[in-house]
Amino acid sequence: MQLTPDESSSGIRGPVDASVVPRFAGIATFARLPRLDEVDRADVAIAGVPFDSGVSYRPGARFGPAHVREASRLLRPYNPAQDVFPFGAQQVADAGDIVANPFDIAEAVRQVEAGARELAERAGRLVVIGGDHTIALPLLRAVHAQHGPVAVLHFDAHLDTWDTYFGAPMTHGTPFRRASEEGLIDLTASMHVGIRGPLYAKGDLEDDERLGFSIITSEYLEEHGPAAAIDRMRARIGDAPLYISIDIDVLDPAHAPGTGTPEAGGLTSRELLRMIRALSDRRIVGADIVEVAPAYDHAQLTAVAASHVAYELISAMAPRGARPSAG
Ligand SMILES: N=C(N)NCCCC(=O)O
Ligand SMILES: [Zn+2]
Ligand SMILES: [Zn+2]
Repeated sequence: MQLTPDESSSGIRGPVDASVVPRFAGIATFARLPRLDEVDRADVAIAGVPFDSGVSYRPGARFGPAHVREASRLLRPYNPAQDVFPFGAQQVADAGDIVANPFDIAEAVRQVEAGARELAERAGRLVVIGGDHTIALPLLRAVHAQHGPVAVLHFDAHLDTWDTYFGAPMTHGTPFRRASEEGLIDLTASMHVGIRGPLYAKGDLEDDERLGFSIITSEYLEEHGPAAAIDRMRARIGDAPLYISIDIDVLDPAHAPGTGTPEAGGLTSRELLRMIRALSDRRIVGADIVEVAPAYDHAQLTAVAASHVAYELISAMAPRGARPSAG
């Protein structure tokens, strides 16, 4: 057990101490945190969803959760960029994987929603590691059941507001259209960030706007820089309850090659981490990081990026000053 300054007084159980048990030893939970069944209750639970039956191109994101956990062994207790102990200011635990039927998408979607709802009873907030982007729909259904319509801040190269693929309504290219149709999202506060690359038709963008999204493109980021993008993001979200969905393909393939539908001209991991940090004063109710496909990864590049994105998200969720020694 890692004793950070917080834990000595709060009883929060943190990661395994890397100065006692080497990082490369033991079973990989996220950041070597305790399992959810080892703590009474968690403020934040990390759960994997090893499901990729909704992909339109290269498969393999079903192996994402294990790959990200493996790459998260090097994360340390203190985050200087946010001046917070993410695992000390709040109880964070690894809830393991939500089981989803790989042969039946509708059944898998029901299972993911049920699993997320069940975890919501034992954890304040959920950070999910996918899996393909299909799972954002059941996760938003579960979040909506608790919070009503939420602002969705969606980092992705792709809109994922398309209608159907081969007649299938629930795929990794369609979760946000379904979510909008079902009234799960706040149509005045939702946004895509990092959109780029070829579309099917010009009308894709009109549909997307009608479905309630505004867009910060990758080109906008290049031209105006992250500070301007952050201002727009924060203005759009306001104080709405915020769900953050991060498709790792928002990063340039140079930063995240291990994904199924890569697009050139993307964000750097530095830009993405900075934008997440800018949300630490918002009411983040849940998050997912999806589309990590280890078969196309090299040297854990994509998984390291994803594990740091999760770390930054968990840091952004940590209460500031709520506990006397919270860093
Ligand atoms: N990677 C995600 N989530 N979506 C990509 C959909 C790309 C397509 O086949 O049109
Ligand atoms: Zn994508
Ligand atoms: Zn996506």
